[in-house]
Amino acid sequence: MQFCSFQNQSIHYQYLPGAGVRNFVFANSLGTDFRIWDEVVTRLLPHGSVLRFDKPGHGLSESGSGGGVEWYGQLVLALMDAHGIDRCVFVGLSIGGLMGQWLALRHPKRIEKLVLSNTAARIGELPYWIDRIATIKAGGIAPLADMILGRWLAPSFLQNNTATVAGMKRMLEGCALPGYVQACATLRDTDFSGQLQSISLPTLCIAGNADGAIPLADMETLAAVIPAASLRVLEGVGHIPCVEVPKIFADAVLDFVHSKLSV
Ligand SMILES: O=C(O)CC1=CCC(=O)O1
Repeated sequence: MQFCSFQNQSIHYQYLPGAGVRNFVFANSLGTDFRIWDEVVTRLLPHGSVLRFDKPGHGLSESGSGGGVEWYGQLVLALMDAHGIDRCVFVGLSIGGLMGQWLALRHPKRIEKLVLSNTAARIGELPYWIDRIATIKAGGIAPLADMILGRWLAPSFLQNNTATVAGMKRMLEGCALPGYVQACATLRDTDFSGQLQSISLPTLCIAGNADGAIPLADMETLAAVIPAASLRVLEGVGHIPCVEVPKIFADAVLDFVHSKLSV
């Protein structure tokens, strides 16, 4: 188990040295911990090292006052620095994709290639996050868990993978409220609309057309606005493709990483 202290908060992370020259850094979605990348990581390790982490209040990270897209981005940079990672292939899912956009805009030299999975320049509307925060503060996560799983997972996956779904529900309900609420507040407050045309990095956008949280149109806009972006749409896949179709996800990342696309 690996932990570090970042701004007085205990952060759970994992650094796995890999065989290849690349460094893959993963950033999670709201309510999930870094285990969602397990099967993708197994496939990427022959190609490079892996760094992944739990946001405050998620997984084994402490649930303190840390949060905000810049705070999360600085945490990523600190973890990279601690492991001598100068540049990485950054793979961000949902709110993790917002961290990727922040890094690509503010610290582009630290990113070799960018993978934005199931994310957008702005995720959801302001009233949606205000309401989610108020409901969670009043009653906790459990009463919303089934609704959230319906946003996360495609209907066919929900129906056919009951053991995995039960495990993911426990992962979600295990989040500590302050950290979870901080992440919701980050989603409420972050909007990169109007800025993304200045991202100059090769970028792969991955969408699922059964995503219950991010409309496909938002991913299409993201891929259209970032100059060197391409879009891969996964048919019948929901918000967390690294869990639903890890082999397809890993292959998409590897094809992108090995492609000659550069700017
Ligand atoms: O929890 C959800 O509704 C899904 C989600 C939205 C942003 C994110 O990171 O996850």
